[in-house]
Amino acid sequence: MDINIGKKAAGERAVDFLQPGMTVGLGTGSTAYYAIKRIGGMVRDGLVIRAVATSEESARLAELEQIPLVPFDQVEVIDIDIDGADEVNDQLQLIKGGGGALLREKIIAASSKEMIVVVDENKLVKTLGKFPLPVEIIPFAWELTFRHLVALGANPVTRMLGNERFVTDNGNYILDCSFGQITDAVELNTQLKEIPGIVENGLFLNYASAVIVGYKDGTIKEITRPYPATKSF
Ligand SMILES: O=C(CO)[C@H](O)[C@H](O)COP(=O)(O)O
Repeated sequence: MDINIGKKAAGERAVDFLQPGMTVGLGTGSTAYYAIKRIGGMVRDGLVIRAVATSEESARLAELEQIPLVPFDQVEVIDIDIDGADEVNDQLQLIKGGGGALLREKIIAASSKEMIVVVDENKLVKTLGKFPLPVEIIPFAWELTFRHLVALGANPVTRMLGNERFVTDNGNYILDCSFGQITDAVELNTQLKEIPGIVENGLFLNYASAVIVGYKDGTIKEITRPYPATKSF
């Protein structure tokens, strides 16, 4: 893999927030990769943590790195979730799902006390929406769900992997949806939630506690949320 200095700087910095004994959410993608690699090194040097993974890919990497993965029935709360994003605006609203892991990522973020988002500078935007919004849909009657999204102005495109439809870790499909500039992400999220067949969408509106931005010269900037993310605990 080519080294992306900004992604590496951000991913590795997030790991400084870990404490012994924590349960850690391992994100998915090329920035979370650097966090997982560094956690692996620290675990092999004696750091005691346990982890949950947001994708099969990250679970495989964690196993290679000898990071202990814990079954979900043994998890009460996740202390810190470290994950990437495809877009971040100045309210710390995110688009995620470029890697197709948005459902598991959102489930884990929703049960984490802190979600630290790691990105390079290219992910910062004024308004969400340049990156097509990934929407995970169930295969049953997917054509009908597709039509609902067309009616919503989503211009959906079925994600492909070569000649095959991309299938998520959950056995679902992804539609990449171009709404243009998303000026009211809360309203869009509500509209998407009303369409049966959509399992989840890539808008993460009230999840990030902090965003660590890595720059190509290796420096970082940390942006913290001015008000706490709404969590049920
Ligand atoms: O949401 C994701 C996967 O579903 C990723 O976190 C997102 O696509 C960012 O990936 P990368 O760090 O490779 O740019």
